[in-house]
Amino acid sequence: MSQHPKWSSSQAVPSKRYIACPLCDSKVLFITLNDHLDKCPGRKDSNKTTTSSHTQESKPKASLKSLLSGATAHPNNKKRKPTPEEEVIDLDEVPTPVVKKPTLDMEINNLQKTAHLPLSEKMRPKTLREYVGQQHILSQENGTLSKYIKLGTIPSMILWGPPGVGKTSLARLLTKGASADYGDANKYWMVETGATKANTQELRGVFEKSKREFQLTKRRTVLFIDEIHRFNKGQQDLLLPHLENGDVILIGATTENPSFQLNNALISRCQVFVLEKLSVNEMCIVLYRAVALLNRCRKLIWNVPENPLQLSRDVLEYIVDVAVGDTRRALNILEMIEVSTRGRVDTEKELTLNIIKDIIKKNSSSVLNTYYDTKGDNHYDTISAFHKAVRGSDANAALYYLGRMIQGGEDPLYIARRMIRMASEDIGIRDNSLLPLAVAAHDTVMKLGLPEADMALAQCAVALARAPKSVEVYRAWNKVKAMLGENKYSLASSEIPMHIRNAPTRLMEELGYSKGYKYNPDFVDGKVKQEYFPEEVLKKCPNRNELKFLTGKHLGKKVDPDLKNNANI
Ligand SMILES: Nc1ncnc2c1ncn2[C@@H]1O[C@H](COP(=O)(O)OP(=O)(O)OP(=O)(O)O)[C@@H](O)[C@H]1O
Ligand SMILES: [Zn+2]
Repeated sequence: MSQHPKWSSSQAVPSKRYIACPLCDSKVLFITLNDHLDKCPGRKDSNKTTTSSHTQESKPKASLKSLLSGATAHPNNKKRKPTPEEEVIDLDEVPTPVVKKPTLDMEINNLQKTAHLPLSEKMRPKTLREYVGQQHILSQENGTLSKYIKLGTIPSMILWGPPGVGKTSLARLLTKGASADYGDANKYWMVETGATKANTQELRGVFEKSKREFQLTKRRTVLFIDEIHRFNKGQQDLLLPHLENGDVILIGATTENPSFQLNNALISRCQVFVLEKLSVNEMCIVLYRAVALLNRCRKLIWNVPENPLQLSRDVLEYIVDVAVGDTRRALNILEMIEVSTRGRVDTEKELTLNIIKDIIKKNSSSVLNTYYDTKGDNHYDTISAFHKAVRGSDANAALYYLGRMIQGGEDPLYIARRMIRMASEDIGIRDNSLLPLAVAAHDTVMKLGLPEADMALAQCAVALARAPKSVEVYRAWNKVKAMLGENKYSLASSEIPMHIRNAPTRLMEELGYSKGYKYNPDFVDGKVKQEYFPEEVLKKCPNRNELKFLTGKHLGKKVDPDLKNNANI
């Protein structure tokens, strides 16, 4: 996880640009335009076109967007009231600040200032243009997020994606982008924290501060919470009222499926955006840029100008491979390669794939570990695949997934607990010995731990996979629960029949408890005619079969057409 300073506001770069005030035409520093407008001499005789929004409570100052579009984009429209469409800013027509080309001194200075940071920090995208990938939410045509940015607003949201896809970076860019790039400078400011750090007191502090901030500067607070899935219920509840009344805008980052980890009330107040792993190509783009930066450093501050880093596409793809989709990890590997080759004097300039493989092998055994995130989705996906392999009686696949989980550092007790569940859910009464076997495997893990207990897990997994399957009880049980849940035929509320109630006291006996009960063991083969369901249920239930939860069938009746096609294989 990225390291964030405890409470740091993301620094929106103030634009040093001057623009002409749309009311009085005097030159005003872009970022002070709002303040100027409050005092602007042109305000009294201003036409309604540009200052109509002054009167709105929610926008006490002229909307910079409508001002800009009125003043610069539609010079001919000055006399008439702009249509609502015109008030929405057109990105292409916003004058972008003229960025002066940095001088060499400035560049050296900048490189030195950030020299202590890890490469991944140095490479953190500073504008949305530098942000790679996630076109499904960021594309100009139909990306939902880019639409918000164009409107200059940020909804409360959850960013869900694997580590290192750029959740933190995106949150910062959104805050910056929605305020600085396209209109009102400093419309938002961001407070960053992590779920493990933010206790109740600190959160309260943020809410207080955000209120004050809004009163004083009209800036809205974006509260970024990393690893929001670690928030407990109390913390989550604390957020709700403040999201509702707009005190703060929440951007939560999570590597885990929010629907499992966050409560519904919170999710329903947020938009959930899924960030996808960067493609190989996208990762290579990030790496190319990083190589370029490293070479500038070699040339300008590390004094190895004659030795630029040269990596072929093959090498970059290899790095991407090893980093399995985590951009930060890829950049760390690249940094390690850079460090270990900086002083290299060699006739061969280009680092071949074999050299790179060697460097990675020597420098870090950990980067070569299988990619398995015991906290993230991977964990759910793999255990689910494992369960399905067992259910499908594919013992080999079951072993494979088991191995992958254990090698990836999954908690063996978690696996054992899941196998106990499988024993009753999937094998059920078809082989009652598997439930105790699974419990025994769990016990073994408790007693021996890993690695010694791994065989017990493997043995149990194979036994479960090979066992005959039955879901008769599983289905029946679900049906009972569902019918009780609906109180169908008064199943949940009906009176328990008197004859099968217990009568521990004389009074109860006199009241009729247990009256007429036939004690089965007194009868031949224990057989008697006796009703066990409540009377009310029997009256309401039109068909006695409805109460036959158990079908007597272990499995379903469907035939997989693919089976026939594959019969000869
Ligand atoms: N889409 C991207 N475009 C460019 N660089 C990226 C992108 N995603 C990640 N990076 C690089 O990876 C680094 C880590 O990204 P970031 O911290 O935003 O990821 P994250 O999803 O928040 O990860 P984590 O959950 O591990 O904190 C960034 O500093 C940046 O250098
Ligand atoms: Zn003015």
